[in-house]
Amino acid sequence: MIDKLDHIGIAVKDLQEALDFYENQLQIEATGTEEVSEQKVKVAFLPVGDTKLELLEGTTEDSPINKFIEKKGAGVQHIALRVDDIEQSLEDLKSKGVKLIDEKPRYGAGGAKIAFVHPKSTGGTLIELCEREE
Ligand SMILES: C[C@@H](C(=O)O)C(=O)SCCNC(=O)CCNC(=O)[C@H](O)C(C)(C)COP(=O)(O)OP(=O)(O)OC[C@H]1O[C@@H](n2cnc3c(N)ncnc32)[C@H](O)[C@@H]1OP(=O)(O)O
Ligand SMILES: [Co+2]
Repeated sequence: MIDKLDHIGIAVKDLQEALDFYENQLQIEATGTEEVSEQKVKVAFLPVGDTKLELLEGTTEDSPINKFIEKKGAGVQHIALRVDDIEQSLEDLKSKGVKLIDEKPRYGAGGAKIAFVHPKSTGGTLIELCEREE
């Protein structure tokens, strides 16, 4: 069901400022930025080996990213696990009584299909399931 760690989602206050650190100081190159309006975020992906960092800036006050930063401060907000059939994964988890935030896949950056599992069901980590062709 789980293929790999697709990305680590990092909540930042200012995407440009964060990119300055990751690109210029750490020297990891971003592949581009995208606004995902349904999630109220602007994101940049930075490939690292076989996975990626996803820097996320909230685009509205009620964005999950800004709410997270308010409560917990900037930093790792979610991990994303790659699955090969997201509908089947969601059905499987639901049948096991796992609390899903999204019962149906939504649009994710780069055209992925994504859905979130509630941190209350995972022991405290927000988990994104993610299906993409690559
Ligand atoms: C673009 C896309 C992509 O990759 O393609 C993305 O990644 S978009 C990434 C941004 N989008 C998302 O995150 C969408 C999914 N997230 C959500 O629906 C929300 O953020 C929730 C996870 C449901 C949290 O909602 P809300 O902020 O209203 O929280 P709440 O006050 O009800 O909090 C419920 C409990 O969860 C905890 N909690 C909240 N956010 C958390 C997080 N990121 N990781 C771990 N725990 C978290 C709170 O501290 C609280 O715990 P206590 O009760 O113990 O105090
Ligand atoms: Co993500």
